[in-house]
Amino acid sequence: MTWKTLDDMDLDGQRVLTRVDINVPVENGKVTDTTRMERIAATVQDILARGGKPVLLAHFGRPKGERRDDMSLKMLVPALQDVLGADVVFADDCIGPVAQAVVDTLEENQVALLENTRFHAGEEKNDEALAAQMAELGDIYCNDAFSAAHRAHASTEALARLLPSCAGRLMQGELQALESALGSPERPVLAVVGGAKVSTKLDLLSNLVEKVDMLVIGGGMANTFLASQGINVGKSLCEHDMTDTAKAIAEKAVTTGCALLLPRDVVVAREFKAGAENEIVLTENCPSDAMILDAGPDSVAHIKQAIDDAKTLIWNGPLGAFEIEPFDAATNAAAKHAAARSEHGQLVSVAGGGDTVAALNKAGAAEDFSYISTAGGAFLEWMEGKVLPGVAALDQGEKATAEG
Ligand SMILES: Nc1ncnc2c1ncn2[C@@H]1O[C@H](COP(=O)(O)OP(=O)(O)O)[C@@H](O)[C@H]1O
Ligand SMILES: O=C(OP(=O)(O)O)[C@H](O)COP(=O)(O)O
Repeated sequence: MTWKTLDDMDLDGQRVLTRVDINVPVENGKVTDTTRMERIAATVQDILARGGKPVLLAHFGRPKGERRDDMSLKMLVPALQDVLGADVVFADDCIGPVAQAVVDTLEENQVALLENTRFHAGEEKNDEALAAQMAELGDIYCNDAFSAAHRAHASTEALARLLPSCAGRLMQGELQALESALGSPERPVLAVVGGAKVSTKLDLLSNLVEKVDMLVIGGGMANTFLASQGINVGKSLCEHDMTDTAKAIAEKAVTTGCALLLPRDVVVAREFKAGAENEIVLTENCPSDAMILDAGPDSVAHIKQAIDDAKTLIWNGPLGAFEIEPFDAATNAAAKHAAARSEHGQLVSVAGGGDTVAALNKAGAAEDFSYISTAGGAFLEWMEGKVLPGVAALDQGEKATAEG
């Protein structure tokens, strides 16, 4: 760990400007999933316990510089108070006199929540002047928004360069988990990559074949790999214009010594709906009028074997159309198997991505995974080998090393 953390900071009496990601699902003005709020609680409680004043900065949605009532952070206050167990005082702006007044009058065990940073156009432009106005509200900057760290915005990047800065507890945990999965992992490392398309995960696949020992490709994207081998995938989701790319990735895997595992058998159906009539066929026998919607039992056995052989697992993307039963079977079986091995200390398992986490929760497997990231886009970019601007801008710790 090379970034300063809260442990490196004297928080007593300090205003700690804390960037969090509470971009949570909301329906009819009510928060329906508080996971991201729960995951920032350790940071807020640590700041309070050490005599600091937490001043939270956050975005919600994509208002593109416009003030919008349906994207005001005010609606998050009741849920945030419940989760944090502290009084949350809301400021109607994230800069200027309104914010200043709230911060100046903050009492012991109170948390300030400033209005959506994206109501200012300068936020997404990483505007230094906007960041300077934010900086007036704090003595220390703490970034606990790993899931927004792939954005170079005023509150995630420029601001970090204006104040003494450190990573919050969630940011620290996310970076440690990713480091143990891909930075210096226990080998063999297995990556499971599924989801809809090859085109959205090209950089990911390309980086993973260089870094991991085994790569399971599942979901819709496996169809593109099968098609690249000349296999007829019928009416399946398949990017026929990406078959050369899939072939190139498979060839790269051979040169890097990464074992590529594609489905051997698949579950096919003629309709994409719950309980649709379906059958299990060998991949090369997909009927021309059918769609591949899940991996078959032989493929699952193969994936379980790979999980048994691995010491570390990185997972992004479901293995089938998991939202619709029975096409969640392969994802459920593999997830439960990985969870059991993790629970028994035989595997370090790290997963991220919105649909992935939903699938692992649905399988009842998420709790036993070693680490579930709160991030989608940022998790992918980190796994693609990209530098996250929100992380890079933080102050380096004393023990910083050249390898970062
Ligand atoms: N064989 C398949 N055919 C069609 N869609 C699929 C198939 N396998 C997986 N999917 C779809 O892929 C989507 C998830 O992919 P993705 O968004 O890449 O995952 P994540 O959000 O975890 O990164 C799900 O909606 C799932 O239904
Ligand atoms: O929810 C988020 O992204 P994610 O769903 O990719 O994890 C973050 O809050 C970033 O939001 P953005 O993609 O509007 O910059």
